Amino acid sequence: GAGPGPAAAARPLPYEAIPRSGRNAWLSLYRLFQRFHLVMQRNFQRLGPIYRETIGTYNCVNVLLPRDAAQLFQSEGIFPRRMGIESWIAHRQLRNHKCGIFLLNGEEWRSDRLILNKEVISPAGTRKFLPFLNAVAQDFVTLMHRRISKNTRCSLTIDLYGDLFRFTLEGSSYALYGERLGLLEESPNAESQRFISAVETMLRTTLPLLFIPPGLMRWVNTKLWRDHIEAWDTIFKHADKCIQNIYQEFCLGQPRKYSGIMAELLMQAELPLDSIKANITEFTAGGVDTTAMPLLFTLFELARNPSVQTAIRREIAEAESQGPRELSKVLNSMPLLKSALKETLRLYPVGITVQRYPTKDVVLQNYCVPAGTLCQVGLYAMGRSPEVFSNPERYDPLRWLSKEDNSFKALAFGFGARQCIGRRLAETEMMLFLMHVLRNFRIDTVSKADIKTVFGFILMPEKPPLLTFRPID
Ligand code: HEC
Ligand SMILES: C[C@@H](NS(C)(=O)=O)c1cncc(N2C(=O)c3ccc(Cl)cc3C2(C)C)c1
Repeated sequence: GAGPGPAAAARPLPYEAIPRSGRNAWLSLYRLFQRFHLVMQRNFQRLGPIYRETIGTYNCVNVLLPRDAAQLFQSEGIFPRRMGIESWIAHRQLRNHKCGIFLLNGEEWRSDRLILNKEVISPAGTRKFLPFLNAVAQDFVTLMHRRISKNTRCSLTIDLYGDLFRFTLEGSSYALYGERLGLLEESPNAESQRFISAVETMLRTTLPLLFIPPGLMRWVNTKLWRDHIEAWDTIFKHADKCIQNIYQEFCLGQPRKYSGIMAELLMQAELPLDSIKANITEFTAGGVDTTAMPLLFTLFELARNPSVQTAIRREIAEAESQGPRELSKVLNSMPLLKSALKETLRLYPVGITVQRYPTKDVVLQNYCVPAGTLCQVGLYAMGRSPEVFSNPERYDPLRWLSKEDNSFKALAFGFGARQCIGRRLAETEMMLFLMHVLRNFRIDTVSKADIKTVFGFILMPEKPPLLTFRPID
């Protein structure tokens, strides 16, 4: 008769069989501070492409291979969900503010998100705010020239940290409110400077509060909680002032031409004012550090990879030589520059994981993961895994332009309907900044050694690198 039947398909193993990181719940909590991305990377090296852990009160499954990320996203349902941030929600309740889409879930999230998509992430919306970001990028170059002309040597070596925050806040505020804050002038105004440090304080105090239940947090460390709330109040006060300015003008008569995302949302009147305020506040605060960090890392990598820097400068010159065209076309004709940003986000992913709660049981690495289990894709570990990227330590933008299958490898902005809504704003802002800066300056760095990174709710350098700008005549 016929030989033995087909080998029984390997039945998925039970959840309990998933290798377990030996850290006890509270020790893993402690490790969360600052080294979270490195702890995950080492766990994957020790335990393999899937492992589970208990962080504080959460059970969580971690994966790093693209095909497991794809499998996870396939089961996210129409209301994808991430872990909430209790301390942020606690602040909104304390001050009776509505939540923006980052903190909403289910139907509430979806209805706000679909309305916001049209102005914030759609190609049509992007084309409208693109010229605003271009003006700010050009002003940054003017600021650098002015600084260089002030000193005798024909170059400038500085820590760009503060300037990059001012650039991204100036850019996102102009796109959001249609107003210039004047942060790239000689004396940036103090109120905006206070807002920038409030965002930094809020992000820094978010990390320790991430897993302490809100009820406990008020007592466990009042200074931490008070600083957190104070920073939030400063953020909301700043955003409210900007919104009031627009709202007054708007009531006096509808502006004839495009004047930013906020004005468009007011005009459409599809979102109630308090929802517009909640989301615009999230975008204002969420548009500063998230975009400034990848710019700093890109400049550093281009400084220590001069041949890549030269190739990109040639591509920019080539794109410009095709005569005056619509800016979006110019940006689309610089694939190497766009790949450099992907390469930066591979090595330095601002959000170091993407989280989902699968709505149905999912099989990951042949293990059965029950619906509702918190799952994370370790972006930092994936970006540096030799199983996913050849020579992962090499900064090589060309890897993204090869015929290789890169699907589910560029996840720095997340995935699907719940991906980063600021993606186009951030990508456009960074592309325009780098186009203008690289066309005007050669970038060099004092030390070529790797930058150590710390996780402070966003991934950032332990010490900002010193960069040298030399004008190109
Ligand atoms: C103008 C605002 C803004 C900017 C700029 C921004 N983000 Fe976001 N991002 C958001 C918001 C809002 C969400 C939550 C979206 C949601 O839940 O619908 C988000 C979510 C994300 C997520 C989670 C996506 C998912 O699938 O769960 C990632 C990852 C992310 N952002 C990465 C980035 C990176 C990388 C940058 C810059 C290089 C960036 N963001 C810049 C506003 C922004
Ligand atoms: C770093 C990464 N973390 S993530 C979303 O991947 O887990 C991230 C990506 N895009 C945006 C953010 N935001 C901020 O920084 C921020 C600050 C203040 C407020 Cl009110 C809202 C935000 C958001 C969530 C928009 C954060």
